Amino acid sequence: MQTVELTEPGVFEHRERDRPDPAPGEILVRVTHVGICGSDIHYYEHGRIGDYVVEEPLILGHESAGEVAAVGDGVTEFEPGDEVTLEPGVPCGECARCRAGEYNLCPDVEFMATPPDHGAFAEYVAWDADFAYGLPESVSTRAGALCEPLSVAIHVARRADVELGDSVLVSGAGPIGMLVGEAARAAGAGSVLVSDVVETKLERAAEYGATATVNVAEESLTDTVDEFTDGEGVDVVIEASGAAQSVKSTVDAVRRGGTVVCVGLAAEDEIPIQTNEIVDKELDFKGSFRFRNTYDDAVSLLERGAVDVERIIDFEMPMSDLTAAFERATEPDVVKGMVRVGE
Ligand SMILES: NC(=O)c1ccc[n+]([C@@H]2O[C@H](COP(=O)([O-])OP(=O)(O)OC[C@H]3O[C@@H](n4cnc5c(N)ncnc54)[C@H](O)[C@@H]3O)[C@@H](O)[C@H]2O)c1
Ligand SMILES: C[C@@H](O)[C@H](N)C(=O)O
Repeated sequence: MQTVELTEPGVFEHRERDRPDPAPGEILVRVTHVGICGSDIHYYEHGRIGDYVVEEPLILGHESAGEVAAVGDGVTEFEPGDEVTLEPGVPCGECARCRAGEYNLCPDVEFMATPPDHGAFAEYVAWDADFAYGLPESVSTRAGALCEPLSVAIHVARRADVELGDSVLVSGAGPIGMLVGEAARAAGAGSVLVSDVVETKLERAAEYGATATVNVAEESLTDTVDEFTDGEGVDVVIEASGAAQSVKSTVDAVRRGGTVVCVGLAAEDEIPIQTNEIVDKELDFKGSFRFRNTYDDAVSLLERGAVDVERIIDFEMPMSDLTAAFERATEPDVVKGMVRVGE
């Protein structure tokens, strides 16, 4: 089968590998669509993310969907021809965090496209059937692939305990921020204010349903939030940019007794923050890491039309042009690039 592998920063090589056989409990999936994630771009540009270093050729891509081509022994819930989306992390199932149900925090998780684990820019992937989810006819594999970033957003909305009528500030209008806005609205948020530093991203966020937007490179976030909430502060802040200035400003933007959830990953290891304000305002200040138990809900949101992931996709290109697709995905206006695998 054809694969595309990152051999060094900025270099993809098209290679032939043996098609995998599904082991007992696995399905073999003919991959049709893979979204390009910011972490794929980071590995492509830098060959590493923190301690995860690409030392051997690595197949990137973890936002994937396709068609079941074969099933391994013991798999009864799928049959060839079924369309599925793949949850990219398979946890150990045995550690304390897995036993507690927090499997997204498993230290031994095998996560697609995270060295040394390969991802989905390949014609076929053999994957644990327990981490595959059937797509109904009304949900395409192109949309189904984006159950992954939608899952990140659903988990954030849950961590934030978004309640009916809440005012929510989402910092960052990349794919994660866009989908967080959608997940917050689906959870009942009354208003969603979106901040960014790129005007075209804010225009996209407004088209996508943001109640209001603020360009924090040009306007004061505090003034905008005050105006938006009559000086109270928002109920929930979701930090989805990873920008240090944005992380710091969360504490000012949220109301007393409100909730801040950071999903963005900063370039810095440490960011000074007003800890006394966190205490004085009695904030719930949390992180959100990947997702757990979100895929069924992601598929359901797409099936019901409660979330439209198509609107964040800027382009679709074939896997045979993966370098061009990655170069295009780095353009500042682009929110999400999609790769078509196979015919
Ligand atoms: N915690 C997790 O599980 C998880 C999962 C996926 C992504 N992430 C992280 O979430 C963040 C968002 O992911 P993405 O793919 O949408 O990234 P992205 O880079 O596409 O989007 C970030 C957006 O933030 C904007 N931005 C920059 N400075 C800003 C500022 N000061 N205020 C407001 N917005 C600002 C950028 O213009 C951009 O539109 C990244 O840091 C990513 O690493 C975390
Ligand atoms: C969760 C996933 O989208 C993220 N890029 C990660 O590797 O953790």
